[in-house]
Amino acid sequence: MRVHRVARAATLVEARAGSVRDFASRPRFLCLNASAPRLAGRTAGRLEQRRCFSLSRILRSGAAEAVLKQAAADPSSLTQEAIIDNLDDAERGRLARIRNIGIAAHIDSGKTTATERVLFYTGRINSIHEVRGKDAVGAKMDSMDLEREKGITIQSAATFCDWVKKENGKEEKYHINLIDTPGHIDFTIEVERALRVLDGAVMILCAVSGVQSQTITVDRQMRRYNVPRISFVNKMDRMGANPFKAVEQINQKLRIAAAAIQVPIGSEDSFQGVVDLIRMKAIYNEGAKGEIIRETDEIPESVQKLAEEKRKVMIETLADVDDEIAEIFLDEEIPTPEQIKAAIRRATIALKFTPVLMGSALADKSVQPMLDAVCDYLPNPSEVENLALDKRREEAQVKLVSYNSLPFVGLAFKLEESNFGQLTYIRVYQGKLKKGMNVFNARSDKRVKVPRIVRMHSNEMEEVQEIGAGEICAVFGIDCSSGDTFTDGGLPYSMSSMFVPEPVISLSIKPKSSSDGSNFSKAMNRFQREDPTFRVHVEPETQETIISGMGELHLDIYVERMRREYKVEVITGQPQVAYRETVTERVEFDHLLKKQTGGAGDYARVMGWMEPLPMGPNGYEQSHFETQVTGGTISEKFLFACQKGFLAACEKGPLLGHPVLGTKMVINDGATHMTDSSEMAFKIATQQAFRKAFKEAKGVVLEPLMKTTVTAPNEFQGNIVGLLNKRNAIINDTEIGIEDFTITADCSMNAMFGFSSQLRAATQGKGEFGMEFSHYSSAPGQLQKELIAKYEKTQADRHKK
Ligand SMILES: Nc1nc2c(ncn2[C@@H]2O[C@H](COP(=O)(O)OP(=O)(O)OP(=O)(O)O)[C@@H](O)[C@H]2O)c(=O)[nH]1
Repeated sequence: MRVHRVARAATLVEARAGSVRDFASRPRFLCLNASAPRLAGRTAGRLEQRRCFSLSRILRSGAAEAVLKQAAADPSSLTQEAIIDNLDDAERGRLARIRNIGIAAHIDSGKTTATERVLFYTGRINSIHEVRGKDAVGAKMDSMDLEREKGITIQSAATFCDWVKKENGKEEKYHINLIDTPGHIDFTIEVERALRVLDGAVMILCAVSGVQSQTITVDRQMRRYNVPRISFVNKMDRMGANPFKAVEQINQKLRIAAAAIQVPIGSEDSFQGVVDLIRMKAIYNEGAKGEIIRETDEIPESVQKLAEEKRKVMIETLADVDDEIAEIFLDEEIPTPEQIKAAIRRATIALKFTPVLMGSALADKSVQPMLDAVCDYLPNPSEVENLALDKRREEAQVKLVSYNSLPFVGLAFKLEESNFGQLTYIRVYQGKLKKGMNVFNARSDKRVKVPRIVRMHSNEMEEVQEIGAGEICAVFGIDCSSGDTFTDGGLPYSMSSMFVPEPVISLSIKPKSSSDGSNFSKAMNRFQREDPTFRVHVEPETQETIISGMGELHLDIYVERMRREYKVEVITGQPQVAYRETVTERVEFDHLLKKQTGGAGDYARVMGWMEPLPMGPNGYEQSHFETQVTGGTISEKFLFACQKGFLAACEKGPLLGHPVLGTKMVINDGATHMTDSSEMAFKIATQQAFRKAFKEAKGVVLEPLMKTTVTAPNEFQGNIVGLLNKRNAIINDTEIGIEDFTITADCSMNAMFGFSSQLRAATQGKGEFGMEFSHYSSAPGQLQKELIAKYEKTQADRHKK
């Protein structure tokens, strides 16, 4: 009977694959039925009724794995919704209790301090150590010496814990994979890659400062990857703490509906706990480290009115984003706690709302309710849409389903060098990853064996035999790049990688002593592999090593790590802006390279045109080479050499020697000599044609423009506007709050050197700013002239020597 069912299931899947392709455009309706074409004319409602009927029987019959494997061969035959609807109870239960979350926020908001509490309350660590604490141990997640010394997070750190949520006398255990990310913009790639693979996030805000410049950046990143978030207003013990200001700012500045789901009991020094507005219960922390939670129905009189008022606001805000609550609200009824919780969950996962909780990590208050909220309101892996591209189907998008029985698909999102070799962090999107298993790298098509799998706990690791779908782990002994997709070899899937911003600043670097050369190269190789925003190249003429990155702090940290971890002292040059070059007009070219004076000569003629490429979604695209030669005037081999010449020319633009972006070169004709033509001749001819055409096509210097956000108390607004005007910044927006204001502007990177010290001076140290690469734009004419003149002079001096 069972064999029969499996066979039937397989036929059904095949039938659908063959004849129901037109149904693929309606992925919500699953139709595992050979008579599907007949059904095409029926109404959606009737299809919905039939939906999954055969599948659910098959899945429950124990033939699920066979069906799912078949389905995996043809993903259009099963939809994510259908598989999830039909998961067996054990699998559904497992997924429902997994949370992959990140903690992201502005610098110094308390991410690491809060994570330390989370680890302590979940039993992962036995004692709490503070960031820059007196015991000199440092927080668990800041494992690097440099992090502990500076009190900042530089690398994101992954850990996991189990949280037992208690509600109405019932206990439920959740498995949480957690990534603590750095706050500083220079390490933004760490946030970027964490958010790429996480299902939800906790956005921490400071109760005094509210939404800060980096909160805005983190918000943008969360939107980029559609990451739902809960918000936690930390530092409620600080003087001037005002969680409602933070709530208002989330609504106004981040433009996402937000409402407090708690109100504080007491404030500043006398902050004691919170009132849960959903269940109307007061929550206090007791015990030496706040480990005991005491809940009571007795809400202190002093906060009773506030709690009622804010509960109303919470319901009203929810009514704006959730239809069910809207209906209850319009009927002038009061939703039950269960209805409110369900609505918060729906709206949060739909990215329409963020519930705001509050507490003080340092004072050990109200962190546990935040953990409950992670379980209650952030999605489990099966509630998040994760897509891959199917190479068989012209890169059509397919949904991945966190089901253990499906073939394995995972994404390597972070690489780290460890004492035991390269450690690759992998998010398993579907299927299981097992020790000893062979996996395929979708980019390189190479097969590798997985020798060791570990779960990371900051810098410690715990060996495991296998990792289930929807989880995060790290593996040893896999050679790959950040962003590579791995599969079990059966599925030609690849996942889109994360957004890697262009470096904006560079400096020359060399070891002080030549005997350190080998360690210097080792360090450079490692840093480059680990961090896609850190780039290294050698200037061919000067043989200088140039490093580029996201900001001065970013490069400083690598210089410091070189000294500490590789014992290499280095000499660095002045930081330089990472300029780019491009053309602005279309020009045609006809270039002949001819040297035929005795002996073997050189001959190559290339003809075609050069033109600006249209702008892409992120601005200037990478330059592009095309051949449209007909009639074989230039052979394939020589055209390949032309392409090489083009790429070499793009690496080193004619104006400043910086890379060329947004330029297309087309070769459509030319000529070859029987004996004197060579690959080298065509390569050089293309380079020469490129340089000539580039000037005629009105080549320009591009400079990086930075999205800059400055926040300071209102009294300094005039000073800041003055400072920004002096730097020719384009002010896009000014928001004036009760106490402070935020200006968003586009500034050139060049004009922003030294801005931090001037800002400090102009605001008595109270102003702060964040800067993020926005796009490249033509540099002002005068600056271009100066830069080109300087470059030409150094080139001329070099030739004289
Ligand atoms: N008063 C008060 N101080 C806090 C609280 N939480 C954290 N801090 C302090 O704020 C400072 C920054 O805390 P961290 O936990 O390092 O902040 P972070 O957000 O991880 O910092 P980065 O990763 O460097 O961006 C430390 O000195 C903490 O002791 C809190 O609830 N109340």
